[in-house]
Amino acid sequence: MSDYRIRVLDEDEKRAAQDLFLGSLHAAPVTDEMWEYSSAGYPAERCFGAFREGRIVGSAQSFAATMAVPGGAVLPLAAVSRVGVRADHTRRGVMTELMRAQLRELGEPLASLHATEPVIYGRFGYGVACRGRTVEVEATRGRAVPPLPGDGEIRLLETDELAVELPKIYERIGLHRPGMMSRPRGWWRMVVERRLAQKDHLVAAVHSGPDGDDGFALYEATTVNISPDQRERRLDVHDMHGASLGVVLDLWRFLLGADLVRWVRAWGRPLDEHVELIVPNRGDCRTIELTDETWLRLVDVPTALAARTYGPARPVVVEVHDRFLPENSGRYRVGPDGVRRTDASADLELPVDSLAMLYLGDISASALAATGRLTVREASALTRADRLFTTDRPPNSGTFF
Ligand SMILES: CC(=O)SCCNC(=O)CCNC(=O)[C@H](O)C(C)(C)COP(=O)(O)OP(=O)(O)OC[C@H]1O[C@@H](n2cnc3c(N)ncnc32)[C@H](O)[C@@H]1OP(=O)(O)O
Repeated sequence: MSDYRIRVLDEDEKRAAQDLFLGSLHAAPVTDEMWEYSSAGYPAERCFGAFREGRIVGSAQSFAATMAVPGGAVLPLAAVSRVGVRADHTRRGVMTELMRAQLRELGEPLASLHATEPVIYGRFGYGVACRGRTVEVEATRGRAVPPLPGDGEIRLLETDELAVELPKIYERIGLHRPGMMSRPRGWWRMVVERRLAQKDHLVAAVHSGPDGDDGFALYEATTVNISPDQRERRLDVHDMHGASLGVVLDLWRFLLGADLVRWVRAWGRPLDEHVELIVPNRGDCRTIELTDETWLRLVDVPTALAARTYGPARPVVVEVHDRFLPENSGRYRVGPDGVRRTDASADLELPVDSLAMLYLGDISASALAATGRLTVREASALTRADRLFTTDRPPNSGTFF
């Protein structure tokens, strides 16, 4: 690794870094047209490059966002992506040094990413903190769909309204679930405006309740060949959020009632979004896949632990081990009255990647113990930890980056 220099990129080096990342994914370099959109999201001062003999051979980028944690607080977040090392420079520690620079220098207490492969990020202290399910539902096509239960109404946006209205509605909905994150302007440009520029036929349905717009579904029709002479239409839902579960289920009802559609499919849906309970036959709803959604890194463990709330139980002393950022290592007394460092003996011990799995409420302390990811020093502490770390709703990010 000694031949490599890690530093922040200059603005005019960003495109080479993007091409390098795309190349690491075996994809073609970015076109001029797409660069106009994909350059927007990742500011140069947050992009790290690894250089050898003056040439970029690796990069790791991020944008600044915020994430909701249990109890409703919102913490600064580094949304990490575009991690890639040129194929002729892999496995000699380049990514490790990029990760180190990124986690040390950015300053946010949380970092999050979507992983191409699950084996990569645990060593840097990331753990899977949100999961989602891919759901496919047979459309009801004229069969009785229970009507919208509330006062809600649904309208379709004009295409030229999408990039303006959806960010406003997303902001209005707010970060009401652990794991939800803010979306800077650049995110909308990279994701929605870019697709519109590609002439993808995106359609947005907006739900309005008594207080105004409170949810949306962004979707696209696709044709599925089910045999050489039979084709069916499916609606693919790319993005769907609502101020409440009821609003999202109303959006599902709307999509399922669409004419000329055989299925509706959505990715990364929260685990408590029980679509099977609103269709006439629950067998029409299939979970195709349960996926790891976002990986989380508690970069500043004391700040992160102190920011969330805890359920009613006597405190536990948790010893955290963090090899990559050793200043986080130590014992923390965690209770409903807050969190502080302590010299008391540990009830439970776990590595920082396991803490990330526990933190937003996706996995219980008992499950971590049963799978060997948490060591129990004081048996009665495990039930207390389950109560302390439990959350009302399963975490979900709902934002791909
Ligand atoms: C958030 C995102 O952007 S996800 C996208 C990630 N990027 C990709 O998948 C693109 C293709 N892959 C790559 O560009 C590179 O292989 C990277 C970025 C995954 C890894 O870069 P490298 O510089 O090779 O990683 P580095 O040498 O620092 O490896 C550190 C450790 O991780 C291990 N490792 C790295 N990548 C992998 C992998 N894909 N599978 C298994 N182990 C891996 C290494 O073996 C090494 O292990 P060790 O510490 O026990 O020796």
